[in-house]
Amino acid sequence: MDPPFHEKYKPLFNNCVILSKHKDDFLMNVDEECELPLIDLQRLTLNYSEREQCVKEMRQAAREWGFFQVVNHWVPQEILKSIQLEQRKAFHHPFSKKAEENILNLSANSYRWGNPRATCLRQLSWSEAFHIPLTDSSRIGDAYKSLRASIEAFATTAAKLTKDMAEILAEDVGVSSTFFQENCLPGTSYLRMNRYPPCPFSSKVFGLMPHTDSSLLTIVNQDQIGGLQLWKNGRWINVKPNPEALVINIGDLFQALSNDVYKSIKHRVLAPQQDERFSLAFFYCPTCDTEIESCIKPSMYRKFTFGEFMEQVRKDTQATGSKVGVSRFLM
Ligand SMILES: O=C(O)CCC(=O)C(=O)O
Ligand SMILES: [Fe+2]
Repeated sequence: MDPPFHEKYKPLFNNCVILSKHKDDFLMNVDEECELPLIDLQRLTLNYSEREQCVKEMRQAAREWGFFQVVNHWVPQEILKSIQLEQRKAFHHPFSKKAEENILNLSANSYRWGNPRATCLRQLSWSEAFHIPLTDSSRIGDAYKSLRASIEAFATTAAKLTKDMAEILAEDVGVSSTFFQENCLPGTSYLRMNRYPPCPFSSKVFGLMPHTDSSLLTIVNQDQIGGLQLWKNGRWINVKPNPEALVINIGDLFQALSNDVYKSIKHRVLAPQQDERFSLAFFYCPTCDTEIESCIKPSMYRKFTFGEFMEQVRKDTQATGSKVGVSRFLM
């Protein structure tokens, strides 16, 4: 069922002797493990002072970390459990079926693995994914109706959670309270189901190469295997899995919208040695013609639309193997 990574990317592995002289190639093992700021969202439903404390912690985490975890969130555990189970089933089909038969009946290119544009080993991701624009979830056929139902249930609750959090964060940086309601429609977000197969070369290759997310906000549901790392204060830090919590991170669009008050932090996933790892990411995104412009002046970024941003990401990835990101739009 695993994609033929080694076979397809053999030339990159052969060049690796030279590449591994690069010091970052030895940085896979990081001793430091951290607990991300943990925010109990239940307090949003309690009295004024509890709510204010919760809001304060969320804004502080978004400023200082760009990453946090939430518990007592709006996504029921049963929905998370069922999507995890269905995701596992979908990935456990033979590779040829996933790659050639479009089993979920999604748009072309929804099933992805490795990085077809990688020019060196550091740009390879030893993982496979189903990338699902939410406009497409209804196309999933009846053979996968429980997957379709869990995706739809998850997407509905995840969209509500991201909208509520985005509004709380936005208020502090002058973004209109109706921005998300007007620009983030039920079908404009994306879901990505990720699987990281066991990797015999885990000291040489990433599970998911370092990147920032192109979203406004991202929700990640990771399993217990671990491997997610974020870049903080000049080093990589392991994010300890917490089974009760969802990981939330600021995406590129919110960084620009907040004029860098909130940071879209670089993160990556180490390839597991023995176990397979699964994660699910929900990318909260606006329509393509949504204009991203900070209310904080002077603005560091020129005004751009989400569509323009994605087109730039596509061009950069095609040309260099990796994304440049929001710095492309600096004034
Ligand atoms: O697998 C993870 O924990 C993170 C996934 C991720 O960063 C992504 O899909 O953008
Ligand atoms: Fe990510």
